[in-house]
Amino acid sequence: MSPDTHDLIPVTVLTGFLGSGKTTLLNQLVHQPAMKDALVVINEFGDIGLDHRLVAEGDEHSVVEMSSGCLCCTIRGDLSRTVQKTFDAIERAGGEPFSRVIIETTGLADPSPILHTLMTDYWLAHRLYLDGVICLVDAASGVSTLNAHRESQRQAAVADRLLITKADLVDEARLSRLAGHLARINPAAEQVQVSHGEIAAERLTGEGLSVQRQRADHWLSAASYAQVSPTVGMTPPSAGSLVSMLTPQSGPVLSRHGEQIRSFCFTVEEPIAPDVLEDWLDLLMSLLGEKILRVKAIVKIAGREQPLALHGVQHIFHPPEPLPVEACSDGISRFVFITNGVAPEAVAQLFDYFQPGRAAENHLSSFNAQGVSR
Ligand SMILES: Nc1nc2c(ncn2[C@@H]2O[C@H](COP(=O)(O)OP(=O)(O)OP(=O)(O)O)[C@@H](O)[C@H]2O)c(=O)[nH]1
Repeated sequence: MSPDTHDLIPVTVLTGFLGSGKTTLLNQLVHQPAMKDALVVINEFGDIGLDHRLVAEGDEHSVVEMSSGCLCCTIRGDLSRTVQKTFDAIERAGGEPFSRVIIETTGLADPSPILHTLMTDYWLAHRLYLDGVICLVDAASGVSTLNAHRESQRQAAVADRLLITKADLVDEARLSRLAGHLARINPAAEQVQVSHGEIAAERLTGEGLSVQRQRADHWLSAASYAQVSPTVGMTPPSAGSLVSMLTPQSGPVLSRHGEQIRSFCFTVEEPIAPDVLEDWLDLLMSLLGEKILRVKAIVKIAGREQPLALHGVQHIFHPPEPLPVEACSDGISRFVFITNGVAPEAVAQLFDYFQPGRAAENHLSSFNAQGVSR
């Protein structure tokens, strides 16, 4: 049985490229009442962990540092052990239990593996839930950093909120260029300007589904994305054309490193049979999981009154959460995909394969014969 998210502790992942202002922000945050009893995990990449000296010590919170490697690469198991050890130590000392966890990534981290760890590590997944990903972007260097570094794009793409720092250093034209660039990468995330890390903690929390159950449409923000629907009724593509759709080659080229962030909302008007949903997502994730940075969905299942919320990172999904009926009052299922180079048509065509009447087996076997491994 998966735990009820109401019993879990919210975790915020704070990310942003090198020098974007993460430590400056944390320094402000840790003294705010809303951060009372928060555990802050910082991860300084390099031999000498300096960041903890820059985060001010407060009375009511703990700051632990992990400096043996980059959280997203080598020390994912350490994240679990570090949090576990700190929780145990507080309990043994009879201290107030932590009410919130903030994990600061290194500037060079791709946050997806960290989200993945939060969802798949047994200990973490049974105590914490992802409240949100906050990404800081430096207004002065943001556009060039986004163009040059895939990690920076990924940080912005999976964020629930984007904080624009150092706006004091640039003019309006530069700010609006950055805003447009970020909106193409992540159309749903609200962009908020922050000066020298000053922002109320409440503006960075409460993004998670469990807080937003009554406002699940806000959590999904489906309307911000380009809409894609199933292609049922059209001629199914040949195996060759599917292969080309799954190979990044079209769409916005945003990085010199071949990263093509594409986000879109796939909508299905009819309630979806549970086995179709499961088979489609299984296939999608086994073929494209690496390229799917984040998926959020509110799904109307055939024969079920309550819609389900889905939340996935790469090929891993959280257990579906039932939502109030009003969360999907029009009965339309909406899946938001944030991907690296996945053509929306590929998602729609794969869905079609599982519609009654499609010769799924034939298409899939010829598709696999093209050399795409599952
Ligand atoms: N002008 C200006 N400088 C800022 C602002 N926010 C942060 N800075 C400065 O930017 C520099 C980098 O900030 P940090 O908070 O160390 O950035 P970081 O993201 O923790 O950096 P890394 O640990 O290297 O990833 C510092 O000198 C800050 O004082 C701002 O809004 N305006």
